[in-house]
Amino acid sequence: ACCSYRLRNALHPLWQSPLSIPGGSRQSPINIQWRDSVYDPFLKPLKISYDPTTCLHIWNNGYSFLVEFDDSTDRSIIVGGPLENQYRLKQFHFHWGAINEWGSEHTVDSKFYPAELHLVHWNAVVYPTFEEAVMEGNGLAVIGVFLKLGAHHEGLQTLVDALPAVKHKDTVIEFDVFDPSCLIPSCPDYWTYAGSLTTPPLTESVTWIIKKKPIEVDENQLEAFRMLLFTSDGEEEKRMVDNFRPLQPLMNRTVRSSFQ
Ligand SMILES: NS(=O)(=O)c1cc(F)cc(F)c1
Ligand SMILES: [Zn+2]
Repeated sequence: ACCSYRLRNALHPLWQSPLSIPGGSRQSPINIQWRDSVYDPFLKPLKISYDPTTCLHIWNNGYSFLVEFDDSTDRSIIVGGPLENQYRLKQFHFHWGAINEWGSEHTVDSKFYPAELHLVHWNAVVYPTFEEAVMEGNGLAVIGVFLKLGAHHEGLQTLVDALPAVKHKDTVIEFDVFDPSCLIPSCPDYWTYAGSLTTPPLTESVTWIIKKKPIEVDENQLEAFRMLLFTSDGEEEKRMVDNFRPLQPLMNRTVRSSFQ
């Protein structure tokens, strides 16, 4: 199975294979096999405290759209869970498919969701900058939330309404009050494992915290993601879809669960 991953990575147009990541032994995303995850009673509840006024703007970076936050102070942080320090919110973004059959980066028992939210935090207690934290094993903490097709999501809609303004690569729109905790399920259950960024530089610096419960969004909201473009204004239009990395080998890792 491992070599087929390498082949798949090598063939996939967007990503280097683990062969080119020195000692690539903790790459992301992975399939989470529910029955192989190990309940860890010492895992704490994850504590999330976001200040909605730290929200800055939405940016189409040509791969996804990022909602970026002012991370110059500890106003929006997470602490607890598997984390030894508190981590500062820097941005959140999504990965999605061209159709509802796939789109998430992680899978659960080999099931894909139509989309996946990543809330990216960095260890400002230990490292002076995000760029340095990206290079360190305990530098980042990313909360992953699965999106499933269902009811309209009120909180997401304020974000969806702004997307036409960032249709093209390298466009930005001011977005100055948003509380991303409305996108996180109230159920406290999560899986956690040691992994990597899923886009270049693919550094092995991420403590992943994957929420067990998905949030529900409706078809129109998913379609709004698919109207974004990878391409800049004036270039031949390429729809921004299927911006997820192929699954990576688990290698010598255990996925822990916060629940039995
Ligand atoms: N997709 S991801 O959450 O692993 C991620 C986060 C980040 F801050 C930078 C990246 F390039 C990729
Ligand atoms: Zn991501």
